[in-house]
Amino acid sequence: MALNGKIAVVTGAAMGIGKAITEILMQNGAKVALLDVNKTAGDSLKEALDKQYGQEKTMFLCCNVESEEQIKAAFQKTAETFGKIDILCNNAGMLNESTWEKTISINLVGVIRGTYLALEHMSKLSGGQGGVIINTASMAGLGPLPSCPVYTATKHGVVGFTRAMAAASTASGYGIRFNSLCPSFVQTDLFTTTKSNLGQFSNLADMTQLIIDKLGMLNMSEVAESVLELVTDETKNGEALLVMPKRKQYMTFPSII
Ligand SMILES: NC(=O)c1ccc[n+]([C@@H]2O[C@H](COP(=O)([O-])OP(=O)(O)OC[C@H]3O[C@@H](n4cnc5c(N)ncnc54)[C@H](O)[C@@H]3O)[C@@H](O)[C@H]2O)c1
Ligand SMILES: CC/C=C\C[C@H](O)/C=C/C=C\C=C\C=C\[C@@H](O)[C@@H](O)C/C=C\CCC(=O)O
Repeated sequence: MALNGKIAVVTGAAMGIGKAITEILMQNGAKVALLDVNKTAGDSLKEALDKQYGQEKTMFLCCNVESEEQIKAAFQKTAETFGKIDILCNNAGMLNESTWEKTISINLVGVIRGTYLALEHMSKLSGGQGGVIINTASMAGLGPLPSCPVYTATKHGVVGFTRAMAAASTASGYGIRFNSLCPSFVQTDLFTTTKSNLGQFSNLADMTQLIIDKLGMLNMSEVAESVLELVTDETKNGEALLVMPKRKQYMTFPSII
């Protein structure tokens, strides 16, 4: 899928991995609707992108993925302004084992909500043109991080949901590809605040540091390049792409029937 003329929606677009996703999609010709709960960061990024690409290439919509009403309105505004939605990156996320219900609400429920609302605009069964949905999971969606079991659960849920939606899409004819992005550690605000967000598991901070020391840190461009691959390679559907420093791997899963 070449990206010239394509319309993308990125949640959690204002900072970190979402900002990197936004930038690589724009570098490759897409227009992007930036959705983020952080208005200050969103406005600031929009201003910077306007200078680099022109005002007509992006729109920033302040939006909380926990709100059905706000996501629905943001998708509607995007479709009205840009004419369609071809690409959705459900990227917004947080990590806080103390406020674990909120972590579930954003990381998993928010991904499900965004996916279902996007179907109304993207699915060929509802008059859409199809496209691709990339859900940001994590390496913690493929194996447990003992210091953050709820975060781990949300990311395992994102991987499972995405694989199931890929199969549903193929079986039903949505015309939409679904893939999970599973990065290891990336230097972002989420990563920086992790150690203060482990709650009852803060005693495992040192163990987590051992894992970080073992795996190393990804740079943002490696993550963004992997997203571009999942978006543009039309053979990719139902994939979970593990991205680690200096290597990446499409995961295989045991068939259980
Ligand atoms: N940083 C890592 O090590 C790492 C590794 C693997 C996966 N991830 C995942 O990548 C995604 C992005 O994380 P990041 O590291 O870039 O974090 P980040 O904190 O730098 O950026 C997250 C962005 O999402 C926004 N956001 C948070 N809650 C929101 C909500 N309810 N509605 C809308 N926007 C919201 C924030 O304002 C922020 O702009 C998350 O899903 C995270 O779990 C991060
Ligand atoms: C602390 C969480 C910070 C950021 C969360 C973000 O999503 C990044 C996750 C990055 C890596 C996750 C790694 C998960 C690894 C598991 O598969 C498991 O292998 C870790 C358990 C033990 C590893 C220790 C060892 O193998 O020696």
